[in-house]
Amino acid sequence: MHSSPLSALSQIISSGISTIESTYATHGATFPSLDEPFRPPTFDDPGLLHPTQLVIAAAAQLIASLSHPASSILDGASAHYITSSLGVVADTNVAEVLREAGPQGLHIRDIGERCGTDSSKIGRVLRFLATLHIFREVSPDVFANNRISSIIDTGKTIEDIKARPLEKYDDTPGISALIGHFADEGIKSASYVLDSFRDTETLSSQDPLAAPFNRAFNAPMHFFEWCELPENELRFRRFGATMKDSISTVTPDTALAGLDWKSLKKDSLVVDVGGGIGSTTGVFAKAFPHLRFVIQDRSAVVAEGIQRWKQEYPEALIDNRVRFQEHNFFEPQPIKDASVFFLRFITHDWPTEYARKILKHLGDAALPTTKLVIMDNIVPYSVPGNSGTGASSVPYPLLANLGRVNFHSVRIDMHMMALHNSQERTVGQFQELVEGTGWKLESISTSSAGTMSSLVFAHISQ
Ligand SMILES: C[S@@+](CC[C@H](N)C(=O)[O-])C[C@H]1O[C@@H](n2cnc3c(N)ncnc32)[C@H](O)[C@@H]1O
Repeated sequence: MHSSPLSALSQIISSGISTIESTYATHGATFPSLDEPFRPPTFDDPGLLHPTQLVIAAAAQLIASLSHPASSILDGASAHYITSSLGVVADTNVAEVLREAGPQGLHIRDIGERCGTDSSKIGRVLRFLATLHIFREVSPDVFANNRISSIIDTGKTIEDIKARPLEKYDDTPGISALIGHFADEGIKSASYVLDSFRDTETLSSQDPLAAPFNRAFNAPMHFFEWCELPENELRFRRFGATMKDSISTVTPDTALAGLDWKSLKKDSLVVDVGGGIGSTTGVFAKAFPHLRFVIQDRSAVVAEGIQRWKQEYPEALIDNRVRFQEHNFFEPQPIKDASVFFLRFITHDWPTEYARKILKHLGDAALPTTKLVIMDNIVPYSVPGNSGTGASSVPYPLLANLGRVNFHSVRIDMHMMALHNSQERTVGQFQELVEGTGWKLESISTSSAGTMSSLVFAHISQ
């Protein structure tokens, strides 16, 4: 017999908090304050992850339970103001200015002056965000960075950003680039999702050029092609940088656990298909020096990738252990001796019919021993007791997908709909996707921290 949902949620929260605080105490640390800028933790204790996730899921469910439904629904319906406000502070470099100001913060008059914007309006934007715990209002009209807002900071000086605005996101962790992308291409495309639903021509379309993005920007081309137009140089560079943010998902318990990379023979060839500027290959090449890599992408991305690698990891290019190759993945795959075809965030960019074409070309070029590794978000069901991912069960009355904790996969699913008319997939949808392409699902490993997964497929010999 369960206690009431409210009591059950409150028990999950209090027992989780007590575990979290005692774990910190064991490491001689205290839990970081929301008022302080973010600093990487001084210790790594895997025992913290599960209680933290349960507390977050329970706290979000408690807020949903206790709030008046009108208040909850208006929070959702007006969420575009959060996106646009974050876009403004990222674009005007407020987090960088506040880092330089330190914990005492800065008056909106000075923020306006340093950021080259209107003091009164930026003050209202900052108060709106501070009310959501993003930034801290230290005294009336004086704002400082807190744990959340400090993440927007690129780490660059204002002078540096102003001198080279197109390079603002180069060599940054990528989160500020992602904010810029959501607050520009993301929100503009999202505002046309309703139109795409209403139009019978686009409602059930599988056409990648029939996305809300195409309406929003009046662009008769795919997002990736559009990014390469000369007037979109900042967007092109910014999108490349967003891929770096997600690199933290390439950890031993995701990509690396999916396949026994170490046991691949010396000089085995890994092809990073649609590998972008090589963010993932960068991690693999360092972890597995016995392997060779080819990063395939569109020509403009390949040129950008070579530039970056020349600066960051030139020895790998000089040895020819890593090389870039211009290749359109809708054409037959030129590499016929790959040990692994690796695709991160590729299948989610394309409607099923198109994603199948990509996989079929890889199937046609594979050896009997070649593996296909797809790294992507797997969408978990929100049904209590059944996430559909095989993840372990969660306590009553939490949602099987832990609600807020795994929000990212469904958020990116919406983003894929808006940008590319494509989608994230459930496990069942991945199985359907590979049918007839020459691959069969062998294993799935999902990161303990979320729904980012590596799906390993074996080649079906004809
Ligand atoms: C979401 S990004 C992922 C990049 C990389 N896999 C990563 O995880 O960092 C998708 C990539 O697909 C590339 N792409 C799009 N269309 C392509 C095509 N027809 N052939 C090859 N690459 C393509 C884009 O240029 C972009 O780099």
